[in-house]
Amino acid sequence: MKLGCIADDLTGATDLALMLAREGLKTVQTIGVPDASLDLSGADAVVVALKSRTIPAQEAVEQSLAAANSLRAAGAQHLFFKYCSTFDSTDEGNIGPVAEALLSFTNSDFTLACPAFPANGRTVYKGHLFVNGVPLSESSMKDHPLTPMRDSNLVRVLQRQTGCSVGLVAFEDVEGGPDAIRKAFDREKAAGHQIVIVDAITDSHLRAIGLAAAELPLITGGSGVAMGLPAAYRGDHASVASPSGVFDAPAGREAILAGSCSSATRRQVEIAIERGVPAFRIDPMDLASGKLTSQAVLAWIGAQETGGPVLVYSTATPDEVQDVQGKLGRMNAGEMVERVLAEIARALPALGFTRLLVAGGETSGAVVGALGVDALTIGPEIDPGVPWTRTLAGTDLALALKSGNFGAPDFFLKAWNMLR
Ligand SMILES: Nc1ncnc2c1ncn2[C@@H]1O[C@H](COP(=O)(O)OP(=O)(O)OP(=O)(O)O)[C@@H](O)[C@H]1O
Ligand SMILES: O=C(O)[C@@H](O)C(=O)CO
Repeated sequence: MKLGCIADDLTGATDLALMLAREGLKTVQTIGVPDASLDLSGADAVVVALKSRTIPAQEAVEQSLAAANSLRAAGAQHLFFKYCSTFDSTDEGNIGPVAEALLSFTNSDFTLACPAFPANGRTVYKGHLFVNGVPLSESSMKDHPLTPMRDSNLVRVLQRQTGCSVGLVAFEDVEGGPDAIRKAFDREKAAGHQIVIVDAITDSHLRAIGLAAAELPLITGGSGVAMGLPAAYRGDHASVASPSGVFDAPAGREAILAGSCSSATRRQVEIAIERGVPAFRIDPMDLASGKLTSQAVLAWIGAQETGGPVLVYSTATPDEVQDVQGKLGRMNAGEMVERVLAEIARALPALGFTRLLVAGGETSGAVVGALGVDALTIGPEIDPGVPWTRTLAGTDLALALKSGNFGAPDFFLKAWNMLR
C-alpha cells in the first residue's frame, strides 16, 4: 500500500478517497480503525475515517496513532493526515497536535500543511486561507459553533496549536513547480521549521505540490493536496481517464437523509422540494415532546409511491437552529436529530431502500454507524468532493455522503442519474 490516510471526519474521508481514486489509486475507505480481518491487500490507498475533529486533542492524538499503527501494519509506505479545507480547529488543536504526533510516529522532522481545494473555493495565498474569495475570518466559518475561525493566517493559526516551528512556502515558490517547491522545503527546514503552510490557488499548484511532497513520510492537508500524489506514486505522470459517470448500484429505492443545516444543504433541500421530491420535515421540538417518532416517519416513507427519491430532512435556518438549541441545548438537539435519522436509516434496507444520500458529516457518521457499515469502495464524483460509494461487506448499499458545504443546488436530484 502506497498511502495510508487518517481523516478527522467521515465525509472528509470520502472527499479524500474520491480524490485518490479519481487520480488512479485503488482506494478503500474504512469507518474507524480497520479490523485486522479486513483484507486491504489489493488497495493502493486506504483512508481511515475517524471522528476526531473536535474531540479533546489528546484523544484525537491517540485515535490517530491507532489508525497510523494499523495502516503501517497493513503496509502503508507514506501517511496522509486529512483535515477540513477550512482548517477547522481551535487553539488547542486538533490539527497541530495530531500532525506533531504523526511526525514523531514516522520518525520525520518535516511536513507540509495545505488545506487548499480550489474546486470548492478554498485557496491559500501568502499563508492566508480564502473561502470563495473571502478571507476565512470573514467567511461563515467565523461563526462555526465548534471551531470558529477568526484568523485567516494559517501560519499563526497552526503555530498556536503546536510546539513545532511553522514556516511558509508561498506562491512564488509554488509557481516555480516541483523542483522550486522542494528547494523551498529545504530552505524552510534549514531555517528550523518542521511544518510549512503551502500556498495553492489552482489545481496545477496542487499537482506540483503533490509531486514535490510525495516522498515525505507524512503529508497533511485537505483532499486537494492529494491530487498530485497518485501520479507520483504511479511513476508515469500520465493523466488517468476519469472514471465513468455511471456506477453499478444495488437495485432498490432511493432516499435522502439531510441533517446538515449549511447554506448549501438548505438550498439543495429547497430545490428538491420545488421539483416535487416528496419531503418530510423533522422538527426537533416534536422529537423532544414525543409528538414525532422514527416510526411515524417510516410509516410516511412507506406510503410514498413515487418511483423517485424521498427526502427526510431536519435542515433549518440558522435562526431556527439557534431557537431550538436555546430550548433543548446544542448537543442535545443535535444528538436527538442524529438519533432519529439513524433509526430511520437502520430500517430503510428492509423497506427496499438500497440507495441513500446523506447530507452532513455528523449525520453521515450516525447513519453509517446505524447501518453497520465498516468499509466502502469509491465510485464516480457527483460534485467536487462527493463520490458515490458502495459498501464493501454486509448489506449491499450505494451511499453518497455529502459534506455540509459541498454540492451544487440540484445535487439531490442529479446524483441518482449516475446509478445503474
Ligand atoms: N433543526 C435542527 N436544529 C438543531 N440541530 C440540528 C437541526 N438539524 C440538524 N441538527 C444537527 O446539526 C448537526 C449538523 O451537523 P452535520 O455535520 O451533519 O452537518 P454539517 O455541519 O452541515 O456538515 P459537515 O460537518 O460535513 O460540514 C447535527 O448534529 C444535526 O443533528
Ligand atoms: O475538506 C473539506 O472541506 C471536507 O472534506 C470536510 O472535511 C468537511 O467536513
